[in-house]
Amino acid sequence: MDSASRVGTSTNLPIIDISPWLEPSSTDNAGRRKDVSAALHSACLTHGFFYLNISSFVTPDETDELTRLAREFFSLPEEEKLKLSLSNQDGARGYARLKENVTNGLADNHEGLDFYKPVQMPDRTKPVWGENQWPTVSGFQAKYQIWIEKMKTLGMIVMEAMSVGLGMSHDEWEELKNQVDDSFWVMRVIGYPPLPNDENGFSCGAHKDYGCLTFLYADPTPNALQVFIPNSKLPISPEDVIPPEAKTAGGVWINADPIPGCFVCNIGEMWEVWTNGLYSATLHQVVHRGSNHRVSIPFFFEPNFDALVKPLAAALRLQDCAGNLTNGAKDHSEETTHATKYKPAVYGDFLVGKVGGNFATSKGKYD
Ligand SMILES: O=C(O)CCC(=O)C(=O)O
Ligand SMILES: [Fe+2]
Repeated sequence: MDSASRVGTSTNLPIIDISPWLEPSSTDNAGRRKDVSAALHSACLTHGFFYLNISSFVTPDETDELTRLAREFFSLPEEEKLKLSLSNQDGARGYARLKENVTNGLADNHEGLDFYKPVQMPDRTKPVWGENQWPTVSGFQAKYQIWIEKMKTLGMIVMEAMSVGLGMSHDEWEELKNQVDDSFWVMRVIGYPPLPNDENGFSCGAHKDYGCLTFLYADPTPNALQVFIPNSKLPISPEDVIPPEAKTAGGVWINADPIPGCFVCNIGEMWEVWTNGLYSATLHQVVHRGSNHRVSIPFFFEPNFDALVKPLAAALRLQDCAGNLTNGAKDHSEETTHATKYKPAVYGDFLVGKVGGNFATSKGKYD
């Protein structure tokens, strides 16, 4: 057994069943909805990573079919796949061959097909403003388009549930909703060949996701996706369950193995801005040394392209409240206002700054 497989999974990452938020709102599920929101809040305060039980929304048949279509595409001859090369378009939409994607200056040992929200007036000379390139594999486009619509629906639902967890009023949610209701989503269909044992690289190097919410469906391959847990956030002494090999400076890498009926879900850097650092986007990486060709399909539910993302009043209230408790404030006159640490960012500008660095000719997205 290798070091990673001995590291616990569910010990550290909670499983949150979103089903009360998928049902119509009623007096019957109000309490269960609140519990889900509280669980999302707590998970985002700690690791920013959790399992989302979506078994009442997504069937295994659907994800099996997406995986089958992805495998059919990846098994095509290289020259067929390269007909969809990113370079035909805006450098972001299309097929990236093995090691074309770069993280932290190192080539990632994966191939992938990237899709973004379609735009009104495509212009492939503008970053992320080109057109999606769909494979001709029969049924691929139709099935994935249905999936995209489902993931957009789920994104809005989870965002609303999170707004309650953060203590936002209905009006505050309406305002936040306006920033995500035309999500500039991204979907990646990724193929991971085994990383050779003697190769000191990564299947996907350590990074934080840059947007809002990531819904990851991955095939059942274990010991591939790893999440970084800093020592300060470990609920237990690292010596108890974590083998020494899994430790690295400041924390440990734990496996986030697939759980049937669940997505691995994590928050991106825009949630750090919205919460003024109360929630953190967490580093993760993929090291796939198994013998199979792994397929994963992350869907990135992002803010609208022109959304101005800035710290939310609800997050500042929570921070003020925590500050006052720490300072022993006794009455309103002693309240302090928490300084906003994060500068407002227009999501589209932030995104364009990031994607420019993802591919082999440039520096790498987290350099
Ligand atoms: O394939 C995975 O498990 C994760 C991929 C990922 O983190 C990403 O594409 O941002
Ligand atoms: Fe990621």
